[in-house]
Amino acid sequence: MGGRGSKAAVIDGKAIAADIRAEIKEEVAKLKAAHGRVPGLAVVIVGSRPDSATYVRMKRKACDEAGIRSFHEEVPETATEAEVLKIVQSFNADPDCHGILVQLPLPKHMNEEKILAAISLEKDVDGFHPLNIGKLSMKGHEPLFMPCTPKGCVVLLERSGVELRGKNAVVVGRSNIVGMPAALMLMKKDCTVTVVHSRTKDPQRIVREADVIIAAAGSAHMIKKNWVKRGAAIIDVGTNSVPDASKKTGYRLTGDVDFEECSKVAGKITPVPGGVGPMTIAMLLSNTLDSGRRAIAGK
Ligand SMILES: Nc1nc2c(c(=O)[nH]1)N[C@@H](CN(C=O)c1ccc(C(=O)N[C@@H](CCC(=O)O)C(=O)O)cc1)CN2
Repeated sequence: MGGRGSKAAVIDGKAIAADIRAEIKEEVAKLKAAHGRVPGLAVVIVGSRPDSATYVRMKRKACDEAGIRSFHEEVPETATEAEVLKIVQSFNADPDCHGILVQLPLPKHMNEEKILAAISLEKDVDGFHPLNIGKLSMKGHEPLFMPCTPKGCVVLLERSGVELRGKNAVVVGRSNIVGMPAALMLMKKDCTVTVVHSRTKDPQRIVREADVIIAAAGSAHMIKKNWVKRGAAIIDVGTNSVPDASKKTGYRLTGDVDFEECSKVAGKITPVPGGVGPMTIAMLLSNTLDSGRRAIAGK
C-alpha cells in the first residue's frame, strides 16, 4: 500500500468501533449472567453547547446498546463549581456507578482541573485524573484508565495491523486530551516519539520522517502530501468545522490532514468523519466495562 500510483488503505474507524462495541456487549451480558449486575456510567454535562449535547446523546445511546446502565446529570451553564463537585461526589459514593465522565469543555468560570481531580481514581473512565495521566508518563507504571481518544488512535493502529515497536511516531499537537497522552501511549508501545507543536521549527521536515503520524493540531488540512513519508500510517484526530453550503447544517467536519492528497502517499489513513471519532465512544465503553468488571467480579 502507498506505493507510487497506489492509494492508501482507509482505516474504517466506524467498523472497528462497531466490532469493539459488539465485543463489549457480549462481555456485559456475561457479567450480568454471572453476577446479576452490569457496569454503570454517569455522564455529567454543564450548559447546552450543541456539540457537547450531541456527544453526550451518542454516549448514552452507546451505553443502552451495550447493556451498560447510564446515569445522566445536566446542569445549567450558570451552575457553580461547588454544585458540579457535589454531583461528582454523589456518583463517587454510588456503588452502581463504575464510571464518571464530565463532558468537556466546561464553562470558563469552572476549574476543570479541580473537577476532574475530584472524580474517584477507580471511576475515572475518561482517564483525565492527574494520577492516571501521571502513571501514563512513568516507566513501570500503568494507569487504571487511558484517555479515550488517544487510546482509540492506538487501538486503530493495532487493529489495522500497524507494527509500532521501534517505529518513528510524530504527534502533531500537545493538548492534555489528545496530543500529550497519545505521545506517552506510543512511547509505552516502544515507538520513538516526537511531538510537533505551534513553536516547532520546520514541522514539515520532522513529520516527513514519521512512520506513524497522529494529527491532533486542530487546524484544517494542515498536513499536506509533501509532509508525509511514502507508506506512513496516518491517524487524523482533527474535527474542524468548515462552511459547506450543500449541507443542511451549513458546515461539514474535516480533519487536520488533507485526505485527498495524503492518501496518495500514505500506506494507511483514517477519514474524518468515520475514523477516530467513533473510537472515542468505543473506548469509553471499554473503560467502563473494565471498571465495572473490577468492582463487580473483582478482576
Ligand atoms: N469528557 C470528555 N469530553 C470530551 C471528549 C472526551 O473524550 N471526554 N472528547 C471530545 C468529544 N467527544 C466525546 O466526548 C467525541 C467527539 C467526536 C465523536 C465522533 O464520533 N465523531 C464523529 C462525527 C460525529 C458528528 O458528525 O458530529 C466522527 O468523527 O466520525 C465522538 C465523541 C471533546 N470532549
